[in-house]
Amino acid sequence: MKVIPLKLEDAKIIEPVVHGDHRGFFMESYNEQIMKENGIDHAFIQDNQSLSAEAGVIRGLHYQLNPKAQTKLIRVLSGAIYDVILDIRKSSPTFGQWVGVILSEHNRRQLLVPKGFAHGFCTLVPNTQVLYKVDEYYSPKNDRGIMWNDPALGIDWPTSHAILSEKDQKHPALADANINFD
Ligand SMILES: Cc1cn([C@H]2C[C@H](O)[C@@H](COP(=O)(O)OP(=O)(O)O[C@H]3O[C@H](C)C(=O)[C@H](O)[C@H]3O)O2)c(=O)[nH]c1=O
Repeated sequence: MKVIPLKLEDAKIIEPVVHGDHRGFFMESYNEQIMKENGIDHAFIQDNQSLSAEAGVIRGLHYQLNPKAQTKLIRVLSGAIYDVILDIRKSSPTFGQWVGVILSEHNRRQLLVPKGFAHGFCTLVPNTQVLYKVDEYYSPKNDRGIMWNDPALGIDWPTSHAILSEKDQKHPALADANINFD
């Protein structure tokens, strides 16, 4: 497994070992021991899966408030996404900064999203399925969002016509968001 650090501290790209042969491939998509050996030690307790039928679906930017903040380990089963994480840790030197990475069924890359980050993605192709592990249960009362197109962030979403949920059309800008991460 290869771990690639990102400019936002604690966020990482993970590249599992892929065993290809004439039939296709096999990979251990998650191995707790190998993760721990690479300094990634989270007690993931819930697996999530979403399907987006069209390209241009944007889900996010979501986070759960403390004490229900989630670490997320994101991967793409089919299709491709432009995955974005935003640092919302108030004391972080990279507060308000974001990075975008492409995760796809072809690059098989995974993204580790630490607590204190808002997370979202834009699908790049139809019928994209995203799987992710979280280390805290879903908590509707702590579920929050930041507007995907906050002008202060300038996220370069790869779509000219975002397909959004009702909820994702109504989030506040970062400057107005309820954040309780130090
Ligand atoms: C997140 C979640 C949702 N739900 C229910 C709540 C709604 O009835 C339905 C759809 O939820 P939502 O519209 O929040 O789903 P997404 O827009 O895909 O949001 C997710 O995608 C972005 C990119 C994230 O990073 C978040 O983890 C997560 O919020 O599933 C559950 O039952 N359990 C859950 O853990």
